[in-house]
Amino acid sequence: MSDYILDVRGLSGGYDTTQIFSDISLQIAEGESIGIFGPNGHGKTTFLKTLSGLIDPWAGDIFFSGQRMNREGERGSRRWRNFNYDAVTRRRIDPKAVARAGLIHVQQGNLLFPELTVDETLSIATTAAHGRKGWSLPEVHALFPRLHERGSHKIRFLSGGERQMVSMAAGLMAAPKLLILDEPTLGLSPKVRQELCDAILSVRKLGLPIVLIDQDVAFLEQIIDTLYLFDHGRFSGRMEKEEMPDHQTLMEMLFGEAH
Ligand SMILES: Nc1ncnc2c1ncn2[C@@H]1O[C@H](COP(=O)(O)OP(=O)(O)OP(=O)(O)O)[C@@H](O)[C@H]1O
Repeated sequence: MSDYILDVRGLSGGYDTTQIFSDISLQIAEGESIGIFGPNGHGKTTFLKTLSGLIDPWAGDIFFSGQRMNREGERGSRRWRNFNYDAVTRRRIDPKAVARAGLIHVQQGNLLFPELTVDETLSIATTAAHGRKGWSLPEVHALFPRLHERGSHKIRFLSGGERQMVSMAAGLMAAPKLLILDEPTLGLSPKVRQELCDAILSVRKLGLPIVLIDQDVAFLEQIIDTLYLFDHGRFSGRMEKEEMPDHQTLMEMLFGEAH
């Protein structure tokens, strides 16, 4: 049995007939946090959604916390045109089972249900913990005091930053063993961004491992142990935090001197 919390072997995936990433292997040790850095549109998000079972993997295996997450074998081919793939082919992975195992993908805040209140959204999140102990409401209120004040507000009246906080709070209440954060501070004002970065740092300091995509090298450095460079659907480099160069040098590693 693997000693890793997450052990990904030869994972490939994409949308319908378009392959986005191929043959990715990744091992994350217990207690380790990693960052993924790379250009927009090269497949980082698609890779993470496949890890958490939101998209069906084409090939490869995902082991989490000692448990195989996917069915063995390659993805089946579509049987009929114009048919929903999921309806006619058994998926290789069940996203609910992945969440129950504690691999929690924090979705972008704009994907929350707009008509639910903050409190309603968070109460649903606790059911995802399936009896395991997630963060309590007072604990997430201590991390994000704004959510206490906004408890009875509908999601659609919240700012982008507040939605992002709800999404992260929901992830914590779902009892994560590993938290996936995909550009959690994208497009936020500097003040709200700082609040979220501080919260993520506090969560990290409590020992929860995180997989973080972010474009801010200084922020990544505070959170992660290991950085992976992602380029054209593959990992093109790996370095320990201590070896991480500055933003400009990383960009040159990805795009060459011209950048
Ligand atoms: N639902 C979808 N159906 C088909 N193609 C998609 C879908 N979602 C994304 N793509 C395509 O997959 C490719 C990879 O996108 P992805 O979002 O994974 O990249 P990324 O590296 O995370 O970039 P970004 O940082 O901009 O989100 C892009 O070309 C994108 O247009």
